[in-house]
Amino acid sequence: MSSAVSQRHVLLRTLDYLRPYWGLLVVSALCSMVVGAMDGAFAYLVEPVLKKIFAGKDTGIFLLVPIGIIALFVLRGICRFTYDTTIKLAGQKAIQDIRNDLYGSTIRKDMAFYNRQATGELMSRMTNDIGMMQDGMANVVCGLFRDLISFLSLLVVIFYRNWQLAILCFIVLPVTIYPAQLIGKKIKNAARRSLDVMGGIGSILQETFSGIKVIKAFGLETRVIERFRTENLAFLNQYKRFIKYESLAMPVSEMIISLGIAAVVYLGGSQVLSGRMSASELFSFIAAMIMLFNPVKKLQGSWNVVQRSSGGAERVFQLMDAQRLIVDKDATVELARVSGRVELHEVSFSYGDEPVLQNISLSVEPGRMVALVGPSGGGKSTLAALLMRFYDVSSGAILLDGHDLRAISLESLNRQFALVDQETTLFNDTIANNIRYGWTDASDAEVEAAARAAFAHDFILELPEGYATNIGDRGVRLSGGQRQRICIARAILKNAPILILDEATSALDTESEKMVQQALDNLMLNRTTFVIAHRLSTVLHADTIVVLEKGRIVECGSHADLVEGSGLYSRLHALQFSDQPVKGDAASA
Ligand SMILES: Nc1ncnc2c1ncn2[C@@H]1O[C@H](COP(=O)(O)OP(=O)(O)OP(=O)(O)O)[C@@H](O)[C@H]1O
Repeated sequence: MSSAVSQRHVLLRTLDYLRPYWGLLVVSALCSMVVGAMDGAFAYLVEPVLKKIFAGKDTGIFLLVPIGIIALFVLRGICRFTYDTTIKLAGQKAIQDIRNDLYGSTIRKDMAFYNRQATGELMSRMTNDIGMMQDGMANVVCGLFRDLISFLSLLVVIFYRNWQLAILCFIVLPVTIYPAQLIGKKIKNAARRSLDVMGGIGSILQETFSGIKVIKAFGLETRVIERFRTENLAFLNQYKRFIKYESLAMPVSEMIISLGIAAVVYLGGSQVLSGRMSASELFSFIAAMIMLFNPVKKLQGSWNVVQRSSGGAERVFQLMDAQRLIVDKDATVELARVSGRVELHEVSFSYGDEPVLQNISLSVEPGRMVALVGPSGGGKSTLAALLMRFYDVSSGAILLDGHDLRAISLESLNRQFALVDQETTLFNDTIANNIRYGWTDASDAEVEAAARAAFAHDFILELPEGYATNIGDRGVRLSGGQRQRICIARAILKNAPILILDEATSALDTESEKMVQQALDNLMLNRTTFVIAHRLSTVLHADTIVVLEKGRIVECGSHADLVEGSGLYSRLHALQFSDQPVKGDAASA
């Protein structure tokens, strides 16, 4: 797509968001017509007023003029107020819709997308880029109607007064357009680049605020401040270009316009001196012409703002349109609750070029517990991610109750899984609502029952407002074990037939681990469960233990079978259950 086409496409797409608010636009357009037409009326009236008062000595009109001026300005004021409020409201509503669409489409993107995008960059697009679009929407849509109408009405006046001089003005106008276009393009590029840098600043903010503990623990404050300063300076440098081009636009067009004014004053003056035009006509012409350049300048200014905001709009729509690889396209199966039979047939997968899983075949009966163990980087979490269809397999197939995952609608697939991992993601909301994230319609009694089963009820009651206590940003007021039990309650409430526990107890001390393990035992009842664990003690009673190494299943069986053998599992077991110091990769299993 050429840049002109893409620019037009971005503009039309932005304006399309205004369509639902056409009622407000019509009111605003009508009022702006009145305001714009009045500019022409004022310029036109200069001539008769001057002639009647000064040449004709008409005292009646002398008294009427001030009253007329006040009346016209009151009318103009009312129209302008209505025009401004309605158009700004329409623009704001459209921006709100764009923001909703952007958030909606971003949150639905698949995990592969989130692997590529820094969180801070995404946040920056939601705020800064849309903010820039908002400027454009307010400025352009607001100014466009009024300035166009004002321009047209003044045009009529200058042509009516003296068409030869009017043509002269028109020779000057196109001359101003070329530099305006050139500067507009520079502004757009500078805006895009400064938004890119702002995205980088967003990333730093997100990383450093969410990793503040590590920064403090390692005393990295000076280093991150330095990194922030560097990025912030890069932003300033980009922004300087932007300031330069934007500030250049007006003086350049004014200088060119002054040529037109000088020519008109010279030629018009000589026509007055030679008696071919009256002085009042020339005044009326000059008034209209000076007033005419005002909307022209404003339209040019609006053009620059369009350029700037289309830099933001391009990035916003680019994000909105980013392709999802995981889609419902071929989904024909709408699953009710599955029994929980999971089969993997020759599954291979890679994130990029390197294979991460190779030829994995596995069959799990409903209600069974499968442990995934093995050295770090062996592919355990990746396998769990494939089960939930965070990614599609590169080859082979995963079946759930006999259905290929790719044939199942994403929503119904999602209902079959509950995930508890070590991240214990909690939201800035009440305890009850955090548990309800698993099932938003749950009653208070159901929330409490889930909390009891997760061994969370007692500590929740000790909190200042019980279930209504707001746990604060990222659950900082709760211990690791307490947070984990809330996540387990959430999973219990979701009541999904398949459960994935990814290192759910690894971050806990022995005391909390015991409690959380009891909660997990409740959660695992009658569900097919996949447990990823480094500590083998937590998976001894699994029905099947799958040992993954370098993306392949190297062993598979019960603890009793595997521990007797001489394979990787028995070596890992010996390492973990002996007093020997733990070394190397295998030790992390
Ligand atoms: N999002 C990703 N993008 C690219 N490569 C990835 C991604 N996630 C994991 N990998 C790579 O895939 C391989 C398997 O990683 P995975 O996290 O599945 O292993 P794991 O067995 O769960 O490891 P650990 O026990 O350390 O959690 C590793 O080499 C890892 O670097």
